This record gives sequence, C-alpha cells and structure tokens, in this order.
Amino acid sequence: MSIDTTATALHPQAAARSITLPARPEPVTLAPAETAVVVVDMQNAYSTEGGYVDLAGFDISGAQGVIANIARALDAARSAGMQVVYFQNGWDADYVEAGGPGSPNWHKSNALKTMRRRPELAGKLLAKGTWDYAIVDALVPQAGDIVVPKTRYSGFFNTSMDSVLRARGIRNLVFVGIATNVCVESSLRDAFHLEYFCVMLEDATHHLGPAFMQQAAVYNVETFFGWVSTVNDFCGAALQAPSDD
Ligand SMILES: NC(=O)N/C=C\C(=O)O
Repeated sequence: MSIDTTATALHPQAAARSITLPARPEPVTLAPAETAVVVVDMQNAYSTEGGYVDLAGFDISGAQGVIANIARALDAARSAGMQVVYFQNGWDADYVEAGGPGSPNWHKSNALKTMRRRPELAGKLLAKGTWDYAIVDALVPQAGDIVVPKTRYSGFFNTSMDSVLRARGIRNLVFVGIATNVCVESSLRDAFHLEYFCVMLEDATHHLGPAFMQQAAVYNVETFFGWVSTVNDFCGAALQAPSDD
C-alpha cells in the first residue's frame, strides 16, 4: 500500500473544485479545500469600546462594520468548505511571554505602555483569560475552526501556524481582521515568504492610526505581497462553489 499525499487524497471530492475570486491586480483561481480564511485578532482588545486599542487612544469607530463583514465572509467560507483559522494575540497573566526590557516588544507594545502609564489597568490588557483577550461574541470560533495563539504581531512567528496549514494541504490564505497595517500585514508578509498565496479582503480589515495607513497596507498587498478583494466578491465566488454533498 502506498501513502497518498495528493490534494485529492486529503480532501476527497473537493480538491478538483475551484472558484475564481475577483481581485486586484487580477482575479485569483483557488480550490476551497486548499484555502483558509485567517481571522486576525478579532478580540475585544482591538474592536470593542473599553478594549486595549480604545483605551490606548486609537479610533475604533470602523470596527463594528468590520465585524459584520467578517461574519458574512466566514459564513460563506464555511459553506464552501474552507478552513477557518483564528489568530488570538496576547500573553500569559504575568506577561512573561510579552518579554521584558530586553525585548523590543516591551518598548513598542502600546498595550504594555498603556498599562505602565495607567497601573490600574495592569493585568487587564491582552492577558489570557481576560475579557480583553477574548474573541468578540459575534465571531466566536465554531466546531472545526482552529485557534492559533500568538505573542507577536506576525501569526507565523513562534507559532504552530505553518505546520497547521501544511498538514492540511492549505496553500491559499484569505486575510481578514484588525489591524490591517500591523498584525494583518505582518502575518501576510510572512505568509508570502513561506510561499502561500495571500488575498486580503479590504472591507473586512481595519487599520490602527491615520486613514492613510489603510491605503498604504492595501497598496503593499496589491502591489508586492498578494491580492486584494472585497467581502461581496469573496462571498459571491465562495457561494458559487458546489458543496461536497
Ligand atoms: N492585531 C494587531 O494588529 N495589533 C496591533 C498592535 C498591538 O497588538 O499592540
């Protein structure tokens, strides 16, 4: 008996199916069985009033619309048989994983800086087990989804992400989440260098900082690292995929 590592063996009946996603700078044809939607850091910290980025002074007014758009994209992705993977950003309750003064993260993390400035918040921001760390209620992972915890901006750094994807024959990634210009772009850049084909749904992402940061991240993805599409186009393409039944 031989070991069959082909996509058809990994995903019986599904590997031959493909969809064409309208995208910039050109459409992308991909097999849903070889595609994952990556939901970046959709935690209260990044999208809910009273969470870390709100307390740190960033504008999160666009986040609620992004949550609704991500929910639509995930429904379509699951219907089409795509894997859904969540990144969840943060550290242990004692912040050992955040690094001390010897780590640039200790100096640059706005969560850590906010807690040093406001000691009453110590232990509350991005610590595992807290409300701030939790994924927002509207997007709680469902059966079959995978959650990959991460401690730095890129979800490929010191995590199981690459192994999780390769074990499932996944080579295409559709990115959604917050923040476009920080964890989404960092993760997407690393994915590009690991030879994944990356698409970002621009209206399912939100930036931190001035509006031009969103434009810059979209430009970078479209021009250098992958392809840019929208939730409507993604749902339209995904829902045209015949089901496995
Ligand atoms: N999820 C993110 O893009 N995070 C950005 C900043 C931070 O976590 O401090």
